[in-house]
Amino acid sequence: MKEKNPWHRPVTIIITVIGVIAIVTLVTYGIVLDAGSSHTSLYIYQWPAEKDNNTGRVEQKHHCQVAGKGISSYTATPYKAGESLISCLKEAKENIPQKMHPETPLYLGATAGMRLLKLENSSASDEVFKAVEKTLRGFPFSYQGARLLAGQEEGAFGWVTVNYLDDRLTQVSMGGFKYTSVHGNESAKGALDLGGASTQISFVSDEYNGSESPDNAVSFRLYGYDYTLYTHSFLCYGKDQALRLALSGPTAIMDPCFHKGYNETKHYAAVYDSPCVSDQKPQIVSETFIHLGGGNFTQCQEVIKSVFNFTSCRYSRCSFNGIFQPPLQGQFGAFSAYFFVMNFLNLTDTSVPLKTVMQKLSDYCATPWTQVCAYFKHDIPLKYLAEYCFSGTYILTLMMEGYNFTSETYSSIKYIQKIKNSDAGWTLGYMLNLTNMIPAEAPDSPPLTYTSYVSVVTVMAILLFVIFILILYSLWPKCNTEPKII
Ligand SMILES: Nc1ccn([C@@H]2O[C@H](COP(=O)(O)OP(=O)(O)OP(=O)(O)O)[C@@H](O)[C@H]2O)c(=O)n1
Repeated sequence: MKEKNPWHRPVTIIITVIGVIAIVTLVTYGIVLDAGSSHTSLYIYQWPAEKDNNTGRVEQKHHCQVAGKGISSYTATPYKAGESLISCLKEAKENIPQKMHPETPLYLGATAGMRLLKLENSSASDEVFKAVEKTLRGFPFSYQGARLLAGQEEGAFGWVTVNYLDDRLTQVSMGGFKYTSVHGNESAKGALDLGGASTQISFVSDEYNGSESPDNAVSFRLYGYDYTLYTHSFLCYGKDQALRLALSGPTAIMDPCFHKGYNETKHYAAVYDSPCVSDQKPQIVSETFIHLGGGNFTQCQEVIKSVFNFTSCRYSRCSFNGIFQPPLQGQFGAFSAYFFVMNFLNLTDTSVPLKTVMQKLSDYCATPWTQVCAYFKHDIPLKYLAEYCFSGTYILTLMMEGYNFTSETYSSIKYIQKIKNSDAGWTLGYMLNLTNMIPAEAPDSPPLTYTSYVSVVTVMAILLFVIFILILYSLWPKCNTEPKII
């Protein structure tokens, strides 16, 4: 029998362990919780840790959806807001190597649900934040704070995420020359974000330098290029709050935005217990009303138009509610509820003429509720299902009437959920900013993706292994030489 080389096993084990440790320890992680109005999501990001200048490519490693509603719904029992996060944080512990936990930054950003709660009841919002903070501090990560994001930040970081993932920001210098074919205003993509309680529009325009309506300007210097971004967040114009606005009008009972045959008894509180509509609460004796569907797209459009105010504008041009907006420019990525809704309606293809899109939506709205239920009720929660006619109509009305897209410019919008496996949303841009991952000046080399980084480290480990074996091999005959008997 051939004798096994006694060196093989220990050498292989040592090399493997060194290789694995090298790969694992040279990856950095970050966690961001998006505490939205309708729900909370946890995202884990990872990037190569080897670079001195922090230019490694950040990628989404894991996503966990917190069960239940958003943290702003726990005002009666704030501790439950904290408890709701535990299972996703446990998942995060499992998805990040234990030795990296203490140096993994953990952020929580709350958006429009908490903005509304703060307006309504500031001490209740403080209690929710305290409970959430207590839970987050109980985990072994590097807790960096739980805070309320301003609408402008939400818009701007969503824009950063989309452009970063799309490689639209990088300007790589090669041998002293700047490779500038893709950067700056010409290539930047606008971001349209539709949440439950607010909606954001962010883009760069050659006609906007921040002098008109400076509140809408956010300036960045990224990879050696200056951007002045136009951004606005409309509180109460996320799709759940917009539905309340639409329902609070005189058409509350026979609602053209719900399918014919839809018939639900609802509490007035479900419409009016929000600062977006509380001043419109009617003087009624009854606690409930019957919500009846009419299934009429054209009438639904009219109801939705009535939630926008187009009458006053003190600037050179406005979107709605007297808010300045420069002329639209370039491509746009529309994400969050824009994608959920249009994807359900099978209307994400914006190369289809707008007229056809509207006709299809009109046909869907006219479909009787019994038929919609029979077809989808096993796959889609009934609450979502009931609202897609409204939501689709709201999206098109917001874009066309509110933001001034036209049937020609509609095709510049792309409905997106993910870009290169990372979700579109504000969280990645937020973390990139707080960890200084986007340098102000252009790096000398292009950012390395996590996958290519692991490949480089693996190839280097294999090379080292081969060199090590060659050295051993060259020494081998000497060790094996039989003592010569003279
Ligand atoms: N399959 C799905 C999933 C979600 N939604 C809707 O999409 C919205 C949630 O979008 P999201 O960006 O997650 O909003 P939040 O972060 O909760 O809200 P906000 O940013 O306004 O705080 C909600 O209205 C929800 O009803 C949907 O219509 N279909």
